[in-house]
Amino acid sequence: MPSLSDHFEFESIHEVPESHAWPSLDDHPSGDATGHDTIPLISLSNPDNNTTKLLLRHACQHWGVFHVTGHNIPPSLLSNLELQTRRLFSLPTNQKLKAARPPDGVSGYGLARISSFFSKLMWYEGFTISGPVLPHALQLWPSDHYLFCEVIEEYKKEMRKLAEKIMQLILSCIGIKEEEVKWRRELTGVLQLNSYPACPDPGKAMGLAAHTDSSLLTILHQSSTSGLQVLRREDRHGPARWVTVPPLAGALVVHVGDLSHIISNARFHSVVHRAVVNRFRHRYSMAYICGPPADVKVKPFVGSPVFRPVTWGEYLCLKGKLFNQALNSIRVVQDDEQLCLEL
Ligand SMILES: C=C1C[C@]23C[C@@]1(O)CC[C@H]2[C@@]12CCC[C@@](C)(C(=O)O1)[C@H]2[C@@H]3C(=O)O
Ligand SMILES: O=C(O)CCC(=O)C(=O)O
Ligand SMILES: [Fe+2]
Repeated sequence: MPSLSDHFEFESIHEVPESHAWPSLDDHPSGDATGHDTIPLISLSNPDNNTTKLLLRHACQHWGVFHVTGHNIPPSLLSNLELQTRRLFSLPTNQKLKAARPPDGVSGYGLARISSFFSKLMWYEGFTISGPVLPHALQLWPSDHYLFCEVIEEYKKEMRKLAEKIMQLILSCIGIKEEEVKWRRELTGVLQLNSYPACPDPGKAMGLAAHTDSSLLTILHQSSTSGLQVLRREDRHGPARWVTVPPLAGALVVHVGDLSHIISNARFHSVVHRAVVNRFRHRYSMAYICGPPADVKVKPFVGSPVFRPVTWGEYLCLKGKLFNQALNSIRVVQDDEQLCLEL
């Protein structure tokens, strides 16, 4: 189980230590992000257009990830967010540790939450902001926190609006009527800032290990260094493979999360993804992890339910205990039975 003493100044290390050396990153081959493996790109400038919905449905069914453009997030807000993220992670470790995430808490600075499921540590530092940002900012910069707070609060506000818009579209693609989802305008979100320092031996180290997000959807902005990879399941174009999601200027990345997998009754798939590291460049990403209000039990809205209802909090607890078996643990109908139901 990793502890706070597992934090170190990555910049001062010239060789990947045993604690961070992963046996293999090649559990699946790497595919080219071209041709059939080009990440879907969806423009939101015309959300009511039928083509937009068809493209979105295809992306959610076959990929679980897509790029969005026409999102109306000002480029200056994205660059300010990136600037503040860099500023945070470039603080000395002992200062960042003043805002460390408590062992049973959600918010603060720390290792990846999924670290406890792996024997090796990741080439990674994270900062989770759930709820107001001010208490964190005061711990980090007792007298110079204003700009950080302003940028984070503005970004969260914009992300919530965008998440609502994308979620409406996703619901309509599943065939769910707006009024069936009473909580659709009350989405909540957690902002996750991720930092992946340059690494002397990127083939040995893992940025963020393969996982799915526990969200309805996650909206991600990545700095200009690539590193995000999604796992494409085996299909007629080849075996399962890691496909890099390239940073596209002006575009944001959207991941379908486990809760959308549940509400779509497994018609849409939460995407398995990971982050790899770069020899020369420090990479950052900023993820808005969006879910329903705390008291809502999320359940399948279409077909004969294959999952039992669950709140986001309950699901996060299961994820914390069972990791990639969490979705299976709330299945009430197994895969082969589901196939019979659909035939
Ligand atoms: C709401 C949450 C989702 C998350 C766990 C958390 O409580 C806050 C951090 C989130 C994050 C971000 C990095 C990847 C991830 C798997 C992790 O370890 O922490 C996700 C969690 C998740 O989506 O399950
Ligand atoms: O850094 C990335 O691109 C991935 C981050 C991520 O998967 C997450 O925050 O859940
Ligand atoms: Fe993720």
